[in-house]
Amino acid sequence: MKIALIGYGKMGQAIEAIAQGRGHEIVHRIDINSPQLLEKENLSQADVAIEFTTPETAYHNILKCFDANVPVICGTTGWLDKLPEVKAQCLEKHQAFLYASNFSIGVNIFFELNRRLAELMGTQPQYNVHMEEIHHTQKKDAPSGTAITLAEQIVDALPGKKAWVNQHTTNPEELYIESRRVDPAPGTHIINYHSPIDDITIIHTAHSREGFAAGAVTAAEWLKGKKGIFTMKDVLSL
Ligand SMILES: NC(=O)C1=CN([C@@H]2O[C@H](COP(=O)(O)OP(=O)(O)OC[C@H]3O[C@@H](n4cnc5c(N)ncnc54)[C@H](O)[C@@H]3O)[C@@H](O)[C@H]2O)C=CC1
Ligand SMILES: O=C(O)C1=N[C@H](C(=O)O)C[C@H](O)C1
Repeated sequence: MKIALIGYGKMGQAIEAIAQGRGHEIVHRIDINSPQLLEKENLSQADVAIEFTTPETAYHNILKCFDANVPVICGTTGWLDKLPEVKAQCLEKHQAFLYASNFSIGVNIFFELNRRLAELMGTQPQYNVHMEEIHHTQKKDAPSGTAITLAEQIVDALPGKKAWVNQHTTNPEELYIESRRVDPAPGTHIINYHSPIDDITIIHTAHSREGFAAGAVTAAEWLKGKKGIFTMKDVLSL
């Protein structure tokens, strides 16, 4: 498979190593210094584009892929206010798009655990829920995209929670996501339910970026030749 990498930072380089190890060819490595490679005649040489850039650039890059008729995998976080518009454009232009706040198999299993635990807690208001996410200091967005996905699952399931917030709160209707930046943390997410009697805590700790990169390559292999809007639940049949 021919892959265009949009973004050649920590994730772009980790994806390159996994993709080449699986026999794929990287036809373009597109970075902030090579915007000309985002043009249609270059992008269209790829079977799939994999986009890991910045919250400010992801939207524009995805639309460039649609214009070039190239299926696009996007892992960039912090731009989701524009997600409804991207989905509408994808359908209108008959393109293929797959976004995940986290591509690792472990986190996608963790999402299922989190959803089920929150459902069970829906009838146990004596537990107070708190979330913590820990990432490296170069991370641009807070809270992490993964933490937002986890928080949305909890807010959907707990009748007492109406919204998540990223600063300490005394409002019981708000779920506090605490963001910590500590090097070299690739990504840790902790969800704790506390009651006067006991605590239940679930934790996912990434030991490196390998899981994110491998999941993105698996998603690209899966998306090749398809049309529509997909998630990792489709890829992993969860
Ligand atoms: N969904 C997931 O599983 C994961 C998502 N991420 C997200 O991926 C994004 C990138 O993360 P890292 O690689 O760690 O960041 P990074 O800072 O190491 O790399 C970002 C790269 O994007 C490039 N870039 C900036 N503007 C660009 C543009 N207009 N076109 C092309 N390239 C451009 C930069 O030059 C840089 O090389 C972040 O939003 C991060 O939160 C990170 C890990 C896993
Ligand atoms: O920026 C990162 O590094 C990561 N970003 C993603 C997020 O915001 O959830 C996924 C992973 O946690 C690493």
